[in-house]
Amino acid sequence: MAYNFAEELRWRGMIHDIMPGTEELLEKEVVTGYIGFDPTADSLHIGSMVQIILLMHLQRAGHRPIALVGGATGMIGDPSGKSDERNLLTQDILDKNIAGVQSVLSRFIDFEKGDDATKAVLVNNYDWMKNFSLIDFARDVGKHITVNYMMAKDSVKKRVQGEGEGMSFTEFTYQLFQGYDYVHLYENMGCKLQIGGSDQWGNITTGTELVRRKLGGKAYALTTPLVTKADGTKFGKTESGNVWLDTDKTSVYKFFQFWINATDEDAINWIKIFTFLDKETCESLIEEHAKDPGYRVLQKRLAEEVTVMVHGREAYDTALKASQILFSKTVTPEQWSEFNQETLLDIFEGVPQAEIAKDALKDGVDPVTLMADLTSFLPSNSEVRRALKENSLSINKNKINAETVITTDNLIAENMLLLQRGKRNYFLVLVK
Ligand SMILES: N[C@@H](Cc1ccc(O)cc1)C(=O)O
Repeated sequence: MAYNFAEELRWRGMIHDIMPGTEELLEKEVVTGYIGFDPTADSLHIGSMVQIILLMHLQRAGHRPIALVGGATGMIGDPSGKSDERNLLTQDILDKNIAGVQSVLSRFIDFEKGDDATKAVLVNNYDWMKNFSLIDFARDVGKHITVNYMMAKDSVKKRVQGEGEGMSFTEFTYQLFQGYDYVHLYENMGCKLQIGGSDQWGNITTGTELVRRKLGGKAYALTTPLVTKADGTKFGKTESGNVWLDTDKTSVYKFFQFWINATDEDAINWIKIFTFLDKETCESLIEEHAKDPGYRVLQKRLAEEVTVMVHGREAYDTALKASQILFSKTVTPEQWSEFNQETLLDIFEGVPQAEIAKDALKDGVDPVTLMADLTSFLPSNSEVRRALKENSLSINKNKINAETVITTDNLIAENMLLLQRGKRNYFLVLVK
């Protein structure tokens, strides 16, 4: 075995609950283990990254990972950790989501490579649920579990005793669907371990219970703690919403920013959870960080490791350079040419903007016209002149003077100009 899976997860702080015997099993044999992902959105966000990383650890440790996409369970809706009944997703949306989730998973886990014993497998529970008749399901699955047992689960108890709207029969049955998946994978693929976030313990143990009662078998469970932030706010969210693993939803720059902005406390935990750096490396980084927190060595390494893993080295390099632009005194045209419009809009998010016509630059304009007439960067012509005298105006991070003529040759990312007064006062001109 390449390394001890449970031991590895333990020092990384990634075990919340583990069923007795699981560790021994992992030491004894090559274990097939699975994690399920419901297609509730057309991509996965960084909240799901822990589970993806677990599948990767499982494989690196010499075991066989199964990634399950919940084509069937996605049609039902998991009540775990939810205080309210959710709307059903339409088939169109589900199809789109399933494709999105599968494509994200395939970016991290190679379902083609490896010897048969440890080759990763991608399955969709719709394949074995679609022809299950209601009568068969009631007889073959429902009969093995009492309603009393199902009611005792947190996900159900809260909704039945709570003040809310109660719970539909649909969501109540969810644990049987997930439980049956485990039975199916146990029987057909020799799967003996299910992993999930801590909110999945109830569903997973319904599965191990079904395996026991229906097949007389022994199946195991392991859950991970929910990733938290030291300040109590929800992990994985920024003001602009979820941090997704797809660039069309969250740009590489914003993704990088999320990690680089981690607090010291969070970075200490996250470096162990979200990177594959070994124990010694993590510990020495934490030590180095403690000596000079201002240098943010932990955040820098965390952002590098995670961004490279998710988006590749090249995209990371660009994001890093982009994040340095705000702090650089001058930026050459060659340097600007590395960034596209999207990245520049990300870097300068929140900076006031104006649109001007390309024609206006055809014969060149002087700073006063550009900054006070064509745009409202500065309030008046005299203000522009005063700023010019102070030598505090720049365009694209290069100082200008009263004689400067601005033409279309000055455009960066094809249609932008970055106006600046002093250090921090920016204005973005979009030339159409
Ligand atoms: N219920 C899990 C997803 C899942 C679906 C089917 C399974 O068999 C296992 C897990 C979740 O919401 O995260």
